[in-house]
Amino acid sequence: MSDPQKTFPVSWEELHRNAKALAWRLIEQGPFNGIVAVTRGGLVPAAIIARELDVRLIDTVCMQSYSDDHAQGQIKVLKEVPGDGEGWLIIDDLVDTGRTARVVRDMLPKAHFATIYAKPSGRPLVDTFVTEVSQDTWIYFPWDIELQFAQPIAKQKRG
Ligand SMILES: O=P(O)(O)OC[C@H]1O[C@H](OP(=O)(O)OP(=O)(O)O)[C@H](O)[C@@H]1O
Ligand SMILES: O=c1[nH]c(=O)c2nc[nH]c2[nH]1
Ligand SMILES: [Mg+2]
Repeated sequence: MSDPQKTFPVSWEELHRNAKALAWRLIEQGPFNGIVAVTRGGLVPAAIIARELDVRLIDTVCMQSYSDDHAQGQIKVLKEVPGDGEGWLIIDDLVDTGRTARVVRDMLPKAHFATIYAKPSGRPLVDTFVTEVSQDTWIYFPWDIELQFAQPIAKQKRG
């Protein structure tokens, strides 16, 4: 992505609440044999959803695409899951362009794909999600941020 215009920082509490909201939607779609977490972003949401849906069987597909500067490089698949995904639930934190979701869906075409957040380009690839944010927004997850001093708005405006 070129530099995102807006930021959307998410706290641990907010993430927990949204992951539980996703679990409420998913309980209607199950039961699932197990959960496939898309690393690394899907790991924490998958843990919360596994607890809520009482799922004990967890696997991972291990993917890498974005560097630290919000740029997406080539998607690398570091670990796959065998089979067609029938009866399985795939969890990722978000869909942005949808490129990661496309790779995972092609790998496990019969699985149910769910994320907490969705941006418009990726939204058609997700079966269930909770919150949509605009394409020019960068979501900051709680594991990527820390509490720190913020300039008063008036000072920020003065530059
Ligand atoms: O829809 P896309 O444009 O493909 O972007 C979404 C993917 O990007 C992020 O993962 P990333 O590859 O950055 O790795 P991470 O999960 O380890 O943070 C995020 O967790 C999604 O998996
Ligand atoms: O932390 C993240 N926030 C995002 O908005 C995003 N889009 C792709 N990959 C992402 N990672
Ligand atoms: Mg990811």
